Amino acid sequence: MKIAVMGAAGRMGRQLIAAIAAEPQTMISGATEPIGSPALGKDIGELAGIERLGIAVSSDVAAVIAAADAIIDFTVPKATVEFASLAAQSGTAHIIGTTGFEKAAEAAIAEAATKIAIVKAGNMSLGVNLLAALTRQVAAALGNDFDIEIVEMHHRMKIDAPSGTALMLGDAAAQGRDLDLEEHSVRTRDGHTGPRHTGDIGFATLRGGTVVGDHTVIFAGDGERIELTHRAADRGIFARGAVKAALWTKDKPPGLYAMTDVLGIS
Ligand SMILES: NC(=O)C1=CN([C@@H]2O[C@H](COP(=O)(O)OP(=O)(O)OC[C@H]3O[C@@H](n4cnc5c(N)ncnc54)[C@H](O)[C@@H]3O)[C@@H](O)[C@H]2O)C=CC1
Ligand SMILES: O=C(O)C1=N[C@H](C(=O)O)C[C@H](O)C1
Repeated sequence: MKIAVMGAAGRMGRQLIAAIAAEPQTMISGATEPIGSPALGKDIGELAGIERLGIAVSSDVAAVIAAADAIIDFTVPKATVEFASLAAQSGTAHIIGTTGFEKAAEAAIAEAATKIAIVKAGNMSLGVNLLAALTRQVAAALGNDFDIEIVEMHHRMKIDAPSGTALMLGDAAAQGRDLDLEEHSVRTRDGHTGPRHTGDIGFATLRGGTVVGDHTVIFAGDGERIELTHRAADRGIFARGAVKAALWTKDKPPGLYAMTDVLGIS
């Protein structure tokens, strides 16, 4: 399968190049960075810290997308929406790891998914997708007398909050409780907040250092507490998940898929 990497010079872009190069069933057909990026024209293998691969980073997004069977995209929401529209035009599958979307962007991606297979997940690791399934089960089993709080910590360069993973876990908890996450989520607390409302799902965001990604779902009851935690130590887990997702899209009909579809977790 021919895969292109969007945002090739990013923290995830470099990991993706290495992961695709290491997978015998895939080859890299192209890689992009926006106009003005110092990575333009550089060999992608050198960029990723592996051997030269003979492919230069390009800003010709349309041509790179059209030449690929699938694109893997861990960039920024505005770029991802543009890529989804181009991928829909050329019939290229789109693997979206980008997080931090507004509602309009989500709708544009859903529209593109009526024409192509899109796999979109706030976290592409096996561990976090299992954690989400566990969160849904525990939330359903415990009921409303256990308060749910989600704590996440990431590196100092992360630009969106709460993390895509925290929102995924919040959604799983809300599903377990048969609630709408938007109606019940509390994303910030400051000042005289008053007591917690029953059924709220709270989020707390920490940023610092080089933390790859830590997430804990806390179920706090009367006199006892359950905590489910995932800690990522290596971005390779996300990159390998994304490559698996790209291979999975082969011959799949158009649709908006989750990583749980790829992994067969329900
Ligand atoms: N779903 C998952 O498993 C994971 C998701 N992420 C998400 O992936 C995204 C990227 O994360 P990082 O790699 O840490 O960020 P980063 O800032 O290191 O990389 C982003 C890259 O996208 C590039 N970019 C921006 N606009 C572009 C455009 N128009 N065309 C092509 N490239 C463009 C930037 O130049 C940069 O190289 C974030 O939203 C992050 O939350 C990160 C890790 C795992
Ligand atoms: O920006 C990151 O680094 C990460 N982003 C994803 C998120 O928003 O959850 C996944 C992972 O936690 C790393």
